[in-house]
Amino acid sequence: MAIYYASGYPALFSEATPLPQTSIADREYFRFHLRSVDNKLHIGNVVRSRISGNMVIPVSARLNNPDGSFRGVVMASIRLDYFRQVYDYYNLGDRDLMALMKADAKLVYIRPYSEALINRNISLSPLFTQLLTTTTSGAAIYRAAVDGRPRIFGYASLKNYPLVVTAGYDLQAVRQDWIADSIGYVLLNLVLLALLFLLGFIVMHHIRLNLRNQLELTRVHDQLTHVNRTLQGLALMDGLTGLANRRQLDWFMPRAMERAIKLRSPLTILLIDVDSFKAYNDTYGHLAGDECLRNVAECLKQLPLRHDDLLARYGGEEFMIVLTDKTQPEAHLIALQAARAVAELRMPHQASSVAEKVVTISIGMHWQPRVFAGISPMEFIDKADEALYQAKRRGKNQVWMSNMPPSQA
Ligand SMILES: Nc1nc2c(ncn2[C@@H]2O[C@H](COP(=O)(O)OP(=O)(O)OP(=O)(O)O)[C@@H](O)[C@H]2O)c(=O)[nH]1
Repeated sequence: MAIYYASGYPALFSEATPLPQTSIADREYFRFHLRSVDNKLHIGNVVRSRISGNMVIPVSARLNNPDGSFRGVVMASIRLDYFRQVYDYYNLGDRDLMALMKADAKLVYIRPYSEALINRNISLSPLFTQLLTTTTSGAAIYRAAVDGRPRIFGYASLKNYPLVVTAGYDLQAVRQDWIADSIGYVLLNLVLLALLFLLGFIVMHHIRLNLRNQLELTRVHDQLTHVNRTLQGLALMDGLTGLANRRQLDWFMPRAMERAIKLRSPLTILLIDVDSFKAYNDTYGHLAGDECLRNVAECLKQLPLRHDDLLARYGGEEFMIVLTDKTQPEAHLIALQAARAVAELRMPHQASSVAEKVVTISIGMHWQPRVFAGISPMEFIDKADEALYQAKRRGKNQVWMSNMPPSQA
């Protein structure tokens, strides 16, 4: 600490004895106090002490005579090394930066230390052109005025002294640190994501497999159902004519009778026999006989039957038609149509007892206006058989009804 006269020569000096005989009249802080009547503390530009040779920050105040005229300066110098010790305490990276500045934008101290930068005016830095014009402290990213590198700065302007402090982390280093820190998490996330994909893939694969198996099962089931139906159909179908066979007829008759009982509707049986068929076989051969039976069957298929009626091959050269819910005339008409249709096929039959010498059929018809419980299918069929016998006996190629009055015979 020292006190200087108005001439710039020391009047009192705290350290050195004898008193140095060097003037400080040329120093910036001395000239400041000479000019300014204000006796507030002044922080001057950093200077190299002429006594110790150290870089120091002069903190000074004006001394006045009683009349207010300039009497001299009292000055305390703070060694710059002091800041170096304080600033070194902080753990900073190579490209990070700390600085102490005067409010007039002159650098007092900077870390990393460079003597060339001390007292450098950085008033063009965004810190002074923008930030400190609106706030006294904060954080911002900007390029440092001393080296142009972008940094994340924290800054504050001191309340009681015309000083500003800043600390800036190098943006690139911050990013690199962030990336280095994050890369572990990113890798972990990627591994988790891959695991998730793998699990998803396995689950999807199993779902697909299940679906395929189910589709295959459904397909096999459909095929089996189809085969089953075909087998059922074959079991219930006559192989020569494609008509319902005797088994189907046996299954159908009781149900047709039950239905007739329930609905109180009539039931009709037409028992059909190809005339002189033994003679046909004998004349034209058994194969031709088969063909003849197929033709008769095709012809009978053309009759106007309903879906709840049944046309079946009863056995050998005999066929049967079960008609449900028909009046006697309706049933009789169908029987007559059948006989006429077969005769009109005009299949030659030289050995026939019928005058036209063509294949004909005889039909025994039994019409039951009401079916009662307790009547068996065979009783119905027997009645139709008796009527057929009558048709044969009376010359064949005709229809005979079981209850036909003898007068019509
Ligand atoms: N080709 C062939 N003949 C059959 C078949 N089933 C039965 N027959 C023959 O049909 C003939 C039936 O003759 P019969 O019962 O004597 O009666 P029919 O000669 O028709 O004489 P009527 O009934 O009195 O007209 C027999 O010779 C059987 O061999 C068959 O599937 N195919």
